Amino acid sequence: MMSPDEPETAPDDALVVCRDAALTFGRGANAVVAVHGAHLRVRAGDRLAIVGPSGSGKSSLLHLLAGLEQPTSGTVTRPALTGSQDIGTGTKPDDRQSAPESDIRRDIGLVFQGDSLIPALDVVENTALPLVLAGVPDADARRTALAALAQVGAEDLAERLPEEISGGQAQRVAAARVLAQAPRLILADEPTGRLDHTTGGHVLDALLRAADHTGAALVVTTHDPAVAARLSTRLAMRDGRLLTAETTGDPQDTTEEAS
Ligand SMILES: Nc1ncnc2c1ncn2[C@@H]1O[C@H](COP(=O)(O)OP(=O)(O)OP(=O)(O)O)[C@@H](O)[C@H]1O
Repeated sequence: MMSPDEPETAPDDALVVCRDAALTFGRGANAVVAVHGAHLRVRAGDRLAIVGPSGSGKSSLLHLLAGLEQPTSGTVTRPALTGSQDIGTGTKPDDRQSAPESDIRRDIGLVFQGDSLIPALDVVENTALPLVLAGVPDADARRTALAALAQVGAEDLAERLPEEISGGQAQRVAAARVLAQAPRLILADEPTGRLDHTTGGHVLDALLRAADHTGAALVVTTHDPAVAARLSTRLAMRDGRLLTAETTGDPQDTTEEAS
């Protein structure tokens, strides 16, 4: 396990590294520390579940990993992703830097809670969107999207609008979108949260397949132990604190030692 302060002699192969990364919302008496100094290292091939009760900070940590939030203190870096840079070394919110733009858009696939599909686009257009935004020609993006929808058993939904499909089908489409995108890092926030056991299992299957297919890392937040059990490494979160990893299968070096 490498200390964050150790000099690195070889190029860092980690996709995301959190070093003492904290996230506080609000100020003064209203401040809520959603994440306390988290140390975490995610590498290609990792299968990581972040498990904890509601309000423990799982989504906030995932937002830090995604670059959707910048750390209030500490750093989040992406050494092995395209266009990586230190994106958060500020000590107060005003010092936060803006997230990197399109360079990492293709490298990180997001599956978030709630309605993540764009209402005006049909299912295949939604599925193809990350590819189109990354500059892939429309016809190629559509072909890839249709193949991804077929992999999650949703090809018959291709021409429907999001309002014409169920919540479970929408989560399957969100998984297909990640399959099509083939990112190097997949971040999924409660991807099975609103689904029955069977449909949730299908969505998780699709995410695991997407990650296996490309060798991507997969990080899933969940409060469901059955979902967590399908990932090889489990990290518990309690009151904003990331606790030690529990690992099955091959040992993985996931948590960084505190400095
Ligand atoms: N935008 C925000 N503004 C203020 N406080 C927030 C904000 N987002 C989250 N919080 C607070 O930060 C803490 C952690 O929230 P977070 O959503 O990360 O937890 P969670 O474990 O993902 O919960 P859930 O399982 O219910 O989604 C909570 O106390 C929450 O109220």
